[in-house]
Amino acid sequence: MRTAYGVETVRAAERELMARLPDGALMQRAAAGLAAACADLLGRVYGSRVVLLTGSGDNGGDALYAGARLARRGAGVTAVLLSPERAHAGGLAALRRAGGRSVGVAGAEELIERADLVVDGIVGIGGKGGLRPEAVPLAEAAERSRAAVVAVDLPSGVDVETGEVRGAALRADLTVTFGTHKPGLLIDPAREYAGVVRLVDIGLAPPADATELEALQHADVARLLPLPSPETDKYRRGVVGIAAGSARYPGAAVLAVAGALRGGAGAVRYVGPAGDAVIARFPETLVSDGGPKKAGRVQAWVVGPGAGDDAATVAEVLAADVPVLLDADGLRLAHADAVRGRTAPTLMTPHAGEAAALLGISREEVEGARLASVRELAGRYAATVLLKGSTTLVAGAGGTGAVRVNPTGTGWLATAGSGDVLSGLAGSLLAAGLPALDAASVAAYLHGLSARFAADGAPVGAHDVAEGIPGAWRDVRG
Ligand SMILES: NC(=O)C1=CN([C@@H]2O[C@H](COP(=O)(O)OP(=O)(O)OC[C@H]3O[C@@H](n4cnc5c(N)ncnc54)[C@H](OP(=O)(O)O)[C@@H]3O)[C@@H](O)[C@H]2O)[C@@H](O)CC1
Ligand SMILES: Nc1ncnc2c1ncn2[C@@H]1O[C@H](COP(=O)(O)OP(=O)(O)O)[C@@H](O)[C@H]1O
Repeated sequence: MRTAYGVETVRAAERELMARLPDGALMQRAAAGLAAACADLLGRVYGSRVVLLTGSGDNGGDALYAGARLARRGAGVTAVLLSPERAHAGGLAALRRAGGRSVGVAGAEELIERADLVVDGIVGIGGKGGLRPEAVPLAEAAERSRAAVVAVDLPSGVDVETGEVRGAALRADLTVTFGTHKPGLLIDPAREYAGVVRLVDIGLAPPADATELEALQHADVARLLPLPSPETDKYRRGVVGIAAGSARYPGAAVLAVAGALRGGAGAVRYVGPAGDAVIARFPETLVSDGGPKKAGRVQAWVVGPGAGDDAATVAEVLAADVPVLLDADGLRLAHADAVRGRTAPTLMTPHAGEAAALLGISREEVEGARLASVRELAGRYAATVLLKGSTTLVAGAGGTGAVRVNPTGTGWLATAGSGDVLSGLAGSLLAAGLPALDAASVAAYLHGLSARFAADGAPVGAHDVAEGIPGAWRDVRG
């Protein structure tokens, strides 16, 4: 499991470690890791032109000590000091001893444009607000420049705790972060500013119960996948009910069933007006004519994809005492009290637009503040919430615990109907007995992986994503 921690937790772990180490040792570990990453990126250090954008805190100190290491290997290193009188004294002295020089911001843009490497040490976890005005032209010059940009700990200007970006921020090709990931490095829009993230181990050990974000890895998903035991039967594996599709959108039903069939449940029941389309494509589906109550036993329901205005079906499903996944029209038609009053788990899977409608804010606000939005929804509805989009997040019911961030997402998923596939897949995992947080995060993981494999660099449709799911399972199981 990859984990990320908030600033207070990181600082507490840092204090604890520093108390056991000689003065400055931690910064030296950080600077050594940073210099090694810069050297890798440069290829040839000797003769290269390196510019350090240096703020007034320890983040600038890291940049200066790393610059000293590069200068000792023959790089021409210039530190641009944003607050010359408050620059890290030890770091600046080390840089000068190694043959580096320092300048103020006047003329810095030209230096940046001619550099091979720009190191962003303006602010790290101590940054407040976005970039200050004097740093904005430097960020713009770095973007214009052909230099590689390496951010120290995190790109300056992004909100380390939330991934929000308000105003200008440095855009990095590589972020070298110390001790642990931070939430902002894993959540868009900040994640995009970070580029590739490289974690340098400096010996920090934050407590597990303070985890802010978790990202499942292959091994975690492999442990959670529901596998059939030798004595299993289709009912023990779980039966998932799909109430989806309409005369207008029969395809949503077909795609949700497609996802469900690949999710590990023993059987898929379908209720709704698209039975003929479903059976034509997937003859193994158990199609029933009545509503959800008459469909026979199910261990989890999926309701909503392409369902139109059928509020009665949504209410009927919500009254069932089994896990329920609410998606698309189901989110719009569900009564908030009916969701909150449920005793069995509820999983809601909105995209940003649907989340915005539920929260009464704009889509842009949700996209700019994904972490706060997913926690808020999970709190308001007492439900597990999977917020879809460029960074898919899953918050457990109540919204207070660690939020799961999906690491396999890809822009190729942004294609009509792929959300329907996800809902069926997650519903199937619920029916197989996974807790809602695991069902949602495993589904998002397999869904993203499947899209990556199916796309392989070229566009795909939602049905390709569904068909790629078995390949994603096999890859995860190794
Ligand atoms: N934690 C760890 O494990 C380790 C941490 N290490 C490193 O230390 C970093 C944290 O250092 P830090 O605490 O000194 O804070 P930092 O990010 O340099 O910024 C604070 C300074 O910036 C200023 N400032 C504030 N906002 C600003 C803005 N928007 N724009 C411009 N300036 C702004 C503010 O001054 P102000 O002007 O507000 O008085 C203050 O002086 C961390 O990210 C990592 O790189 C490693 O060396 C070792 C292991
Ligand atoms: N930029 C993106 N990067 C990664 N995944 C994305 C992106 N945009 C959309 N997705 C994913 O694509 C799927 C789209 O779902 P949804 O919006 O419900 O579409 P539909 O209703 O057409 O099925 C979701 O799984 C979402 O997370």
